[in-house]
Amino acid sequence: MSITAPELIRPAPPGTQPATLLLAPKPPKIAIHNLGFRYGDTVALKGVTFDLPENQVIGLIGPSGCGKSTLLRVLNRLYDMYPGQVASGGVLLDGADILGAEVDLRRLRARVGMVFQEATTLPMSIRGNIAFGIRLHESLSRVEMNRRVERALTRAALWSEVKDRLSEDAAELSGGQQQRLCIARALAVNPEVLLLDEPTSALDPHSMAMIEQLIDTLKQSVTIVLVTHNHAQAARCADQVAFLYLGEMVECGAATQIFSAPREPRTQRYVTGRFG
Ligand SMILES: Nc1ncnc2c1ncn2[C@@H]1O[C@H](COP(=O)(O)OP(=O)(O)OP(=O)(O)O)[C@@H](O)[C@H]1O
Repeated sequence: MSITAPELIRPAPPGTQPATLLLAPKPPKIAIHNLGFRYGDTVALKGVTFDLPENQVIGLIGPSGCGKSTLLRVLNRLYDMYPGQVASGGVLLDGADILGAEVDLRRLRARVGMVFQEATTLPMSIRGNIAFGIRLHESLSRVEMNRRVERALTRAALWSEVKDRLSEDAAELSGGQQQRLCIARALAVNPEVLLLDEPTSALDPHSMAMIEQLIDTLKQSVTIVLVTHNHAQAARCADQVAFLYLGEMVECGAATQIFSAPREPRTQRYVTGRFG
């Protein structure tokens, strides 16, 4: 028998505080309901519905072209910059709609940061790369800026490697360091959600391991959505996994369940490598 909300509430004795919630279910960080997306006439997502719990890593998996990157681009309205790209349905961030016309996109993109497959460092110093993102949102004194830069690089596990070379060109860094710099740039504006689109697919195994470790640490403070083609990575990093196929959400659940006991035959065929 399922427990309904009122059964979780213990009535308060007369003359005391109101009812105590014994086991209030935590609301999701992001709730997606019946999401559709079109690139002009091309339908990329249809009827996608699922919840993204707070402070977890949600892995998005599925064959090429199934809509994983599109779903990420909806979560921070990146598509909004391109005419003819249209989302429908509902996406709630902390219960508030993010698809509405009145949403402050600059603020949304600070709350929902994004890191891409290829490290997108800017042609400027290491420090400048972090400061650039912050200046888009805030005006800080030099001391405050230095503090923020250090904190962002520390959170991205890069500070100890670059603290003596902050004025050097970011292009001098290795590929793995550049990707961590991009993560630091996103973290510098204190996002609540971090979207990672195949962040390690261009990296060597050592750099990949560092970023996976970083993901594990960061989820204590940020909700992470990770697109990956690497099933082993999804199994290692993700708490929840969502399997998309031809723009539809086929199945989502705990990573252990999706990889060991998928309910849907299509998920089973995909995770066992029979298509993809
Ligand atoms: N700019 C675009 N214009 C038109 N169609 C697009 C555009 N970008 C993506 N699509 C189409 O939308 C669908 C979903 O693409 P998307 O990139 O989201 O898939 P994906 O699962 O991330 O793929 P991959 O794993 O190869 O990166 C595909 O059919 C793709 O061809």
